[in-house]
Amino acid sequence: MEESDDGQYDYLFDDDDDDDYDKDVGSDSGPQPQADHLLMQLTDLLASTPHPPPPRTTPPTTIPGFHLYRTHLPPTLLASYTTWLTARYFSSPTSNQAMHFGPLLDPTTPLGYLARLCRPLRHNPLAFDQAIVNMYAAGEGIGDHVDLRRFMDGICGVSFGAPAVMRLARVMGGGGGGWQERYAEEVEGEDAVYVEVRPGDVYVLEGEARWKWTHGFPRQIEGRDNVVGRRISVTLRTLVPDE
Ligand SMILES: O=C(O)CCC(=O)C(=O)O
Ligand SMILES: [Fe+2]
Repeated sequence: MEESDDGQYDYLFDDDDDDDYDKDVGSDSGPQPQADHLLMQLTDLLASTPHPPPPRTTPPTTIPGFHLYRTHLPPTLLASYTTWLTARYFSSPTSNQAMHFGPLLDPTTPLGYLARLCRPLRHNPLAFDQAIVNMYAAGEGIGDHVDLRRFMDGICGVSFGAPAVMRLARVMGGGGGGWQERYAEEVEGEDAVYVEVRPGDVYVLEGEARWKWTHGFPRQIEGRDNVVGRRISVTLRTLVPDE
């Protein structure tokens, strides 16, 4: 582990128990000098950008507990975030996933700002203390899954870069608790809901949407690549405390 630029622990994790992801996880290359410079630029921008008030209404969806907030990240921050995330986490061609552990309480840091933005959007009142940063190259995706039980209810995802279609599908045959495993059973298309997620959008998974529906970004939809350029997501979660 290494001390990260915002005083928390960041590291890239290996893929031993994560082979359900359909992308490789690279090794840590450490913070980059260019990333430090970009961080200063982004931090200045964050300081001069007021926090948007939480939206009063959420777009209607058919899935209880799934909410999508369009352009919830101020559009003026998008480019700087995308550049900084790329330089900070994905400077090595082998890395496409990074994890952060530690309370995200400081809104003057990039991840803390996102946490501040997302916190009012979920019912869980606790602070986010885990973030995963995923990078998808064109043609990549992430298979249908339900996030691990070690993450509490109320998961928020912020998107950068290329837009992509998220697929949510009701977990079938959940009787034995299998629906809580990372790989939920595949379900047939007619039960799936497809939602386009664009840069700056925030989605929230809680309640039924978090536990009883899978989510993923298919590699292809109707024979065409779903992600057509680089997409980066920051997923914010709260760990269940150790017993
Ligand atoms: O890229 C995304 O928005 C989804 C990431 C995700 O589902 C995960 O890391 O568990
Ligand atoms: Fe997930």
